Amino acid sequence: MHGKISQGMKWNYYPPCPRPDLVLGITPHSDGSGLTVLLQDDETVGLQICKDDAWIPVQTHPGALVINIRDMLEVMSNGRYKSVEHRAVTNIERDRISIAMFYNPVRDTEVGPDPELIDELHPCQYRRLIRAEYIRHFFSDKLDGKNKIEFAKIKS
Ligand SMILES: O=C(O)CCC(=O)C(=O)O
Ligand SMILES: [Fe+2]
Repeated sequence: MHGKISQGMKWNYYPPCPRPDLVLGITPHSDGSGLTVLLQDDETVGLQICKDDAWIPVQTHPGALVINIRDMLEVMSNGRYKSVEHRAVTNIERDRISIAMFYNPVRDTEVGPDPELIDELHPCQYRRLIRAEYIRHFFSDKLDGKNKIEFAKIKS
């Protein structure tokens, strides 16, 4: 990302839950930002990423940060990088905290695929949009997996 960047922070607290089989901490989604840096609880595994239709737990390592590609980077890279679908599960015995730092192009930035990443083999897959437009769309209704990025995709 280049140009002006805005930064946001979100603390997540997941209390112990008697029915982790029925209750998720956060439902499946991809983040609408550019890049997320996540500090996970050292002791309780809760974050899972979706790969090949399976949910894979992200193990904790004390002091380690999880760096995640998000929707805006998928658009800017013309799909070379894919934002990751993820969710957080609950735990029957333990509570869990995670702290997410979101890095975004500022609201009035026009975001689109880098022209250097568009060629005959890699046709343009995403339209150009204003970051604020994407934020409005992102929060307009329920997050459901990677449903929000469809807004930016050029339909063939
Ligand atoms: O708690 C986690 O590990 C995930 C948090 C998350 O996905 C979010 O805040 O967007
Ligand atoms: Fe997230």
